[in-house]
Amino acid sequence: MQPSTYTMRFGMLDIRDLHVNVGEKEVLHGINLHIDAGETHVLMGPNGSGKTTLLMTLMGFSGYKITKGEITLNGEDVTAMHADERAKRGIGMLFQRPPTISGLKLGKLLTAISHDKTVDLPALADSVHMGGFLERDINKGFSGGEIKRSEVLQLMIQNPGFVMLDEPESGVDLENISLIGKAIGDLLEKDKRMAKREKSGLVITHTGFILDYVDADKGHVMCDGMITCHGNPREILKDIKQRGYTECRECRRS
Ligand SMILES: Nc1ncnc2c1ncn2[C@@H]1O[C@H](COP(=O)(O)OP(=O)(O)OP(=O)(O)O)[C@@H](O)[C@H]1O
Repeated sequence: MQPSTYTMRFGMLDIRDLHVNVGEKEVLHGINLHIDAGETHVLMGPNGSGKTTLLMTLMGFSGYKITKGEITLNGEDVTAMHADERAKRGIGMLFQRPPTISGLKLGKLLTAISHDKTVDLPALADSVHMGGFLERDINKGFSGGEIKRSEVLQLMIQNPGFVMLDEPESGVDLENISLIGKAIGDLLEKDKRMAKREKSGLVITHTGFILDYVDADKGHVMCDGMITCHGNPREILKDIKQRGYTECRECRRS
């Protein structure tokens, strides 16, 4: 790895007319999205609308075939890049359903992915109540909330410039939502003024709990593989709570 790849930590993302197939089926039908450096956007939408597909495609996983369109990060075209190349350029992701990895200890993985070898791993793990999990196989027997805390811990170690979070609050109790929410706010440098921030992010949420910790700049609604609505995230969430997603399909706030 070239050291220069680690200097590209700010995350300006541009998605243009992105079409994606999963297997033979086209799931995303022409997504356009611009996330400026320092911004955090949230993505809402009904089950099965394509939100996770978008994040998995942005991460560069095989199985998500881009048939049209392009993705640029900090002005660089990453459309054809593999996941590891994108990770080197600062894209990181918290998964909705990460796999169990038998035989690989959480602590070993964290050491392997850490850029900063001086980091106090046990202390960092303790900060998200994962100190007792470093010698356990990744996600093996972890509860839903423990899996999310483990995922957040992995992101804290990776310290990506563009942070993607797929339903970070799902399955997490109220006390731990606060813990995870604060850690995610730190990851996205929410304590800094926009102009000083080098992090940006895209967060999928159904409940909007995460909005209390991540001062999101914009919200989008995805329906049937298309982004149908943009606007203030809290206003969109309020509308969805009152009226469901039916009107989102017609809505053109932007
Ligand atoms: N590997 C796959 N094989 C077949 N279909 C798939 C595959 N992955 C996703 N799909 C389909 O693509 C569509 C979009 O799925 P996706 O997981 O992106 O939705 P989502 O908006 O994230 O849903 P949820 O809110 O329930 O998490 C769904 O109809 C899903 O069944």
